[in-house]
Amino acid sequence: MTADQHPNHPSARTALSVNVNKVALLRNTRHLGIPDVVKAASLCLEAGAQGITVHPRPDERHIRRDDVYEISAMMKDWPGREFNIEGNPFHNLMEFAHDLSARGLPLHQCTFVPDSEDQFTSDHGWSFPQDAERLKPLIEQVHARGVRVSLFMDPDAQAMAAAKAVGADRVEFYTESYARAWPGPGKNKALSRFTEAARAAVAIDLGVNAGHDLNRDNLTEFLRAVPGVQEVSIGHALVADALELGYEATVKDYLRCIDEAFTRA
Ligand SMILES: CC(=O)[C@@H](O)[C@H](O)COP(=O)(O)O
Ligand SMILES: NCC(=O)COP(=O)(O)O
Repeated sequence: MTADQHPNHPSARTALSVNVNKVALLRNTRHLGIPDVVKAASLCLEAGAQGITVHPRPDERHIRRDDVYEISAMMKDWPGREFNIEGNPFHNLMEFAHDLSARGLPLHQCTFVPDSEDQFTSDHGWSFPQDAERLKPLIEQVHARGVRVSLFMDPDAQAMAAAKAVGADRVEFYTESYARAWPGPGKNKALSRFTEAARAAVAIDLGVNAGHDLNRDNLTEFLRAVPGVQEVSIGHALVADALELGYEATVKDYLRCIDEAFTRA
């Protein structure tokens, strides 16, 4: 199958999953419970976001344990929308996957990210073949709970077959290199790595997500160039925009950026 024949390209729109980490970060600076993370998530869904993402880091610097359960419980009111948890499956992610499933709470996707416990922010993807054998059984355990697995990956076309071979349903491209290059002279070179990696993934029926430092300026161009992106998860810039514009206007504007990518200029 070529990229252009993939059912997710070009007619299907990329889904927007809003990462609410940074709402929790602000909330955690006082003991007042504001801003309310669950309310933020539901306002984003009300505005049309197709999903919510959280990355509960082991130090709970932003998303805390209770947030994960409360957001998941809220997702029950939003059938058809997706809850995505990111994290390192060798730290705390598997516990959430098992526990939510045992409680019958919604969880649609686990994104495995190879961060260290005290990592400032995510800055690299999994490595193959080094990580292959240890990831396989964990992917199987998440699948046994009916949950999709996406692997956070650098845009390396050569690594797509290995991600598929360990059982991943999707990869999430770490987009910081593109965001950093945009709109400078290195942008096209940065983009071409994502385009090639996406083509390689789509050709073997491996789904493609993307995220990290995407924003209203760089999103449309990314989606125009990179085929078959099923979901973008966006947090830092989106929450910063929401401080100025409010959740509704912000989410609608990100959805407009996505729509524009599918409307040929
Ligand atoms: C995997 C990824 O790119 C995001 O989860 C990013 O790491 C956000 O995490 P922080 O909000 O902790 O920076
Ligand atoms: N997976 C990426 C994500 O959830 C959000 O990343 P960012 O927009 O906060 O950089």
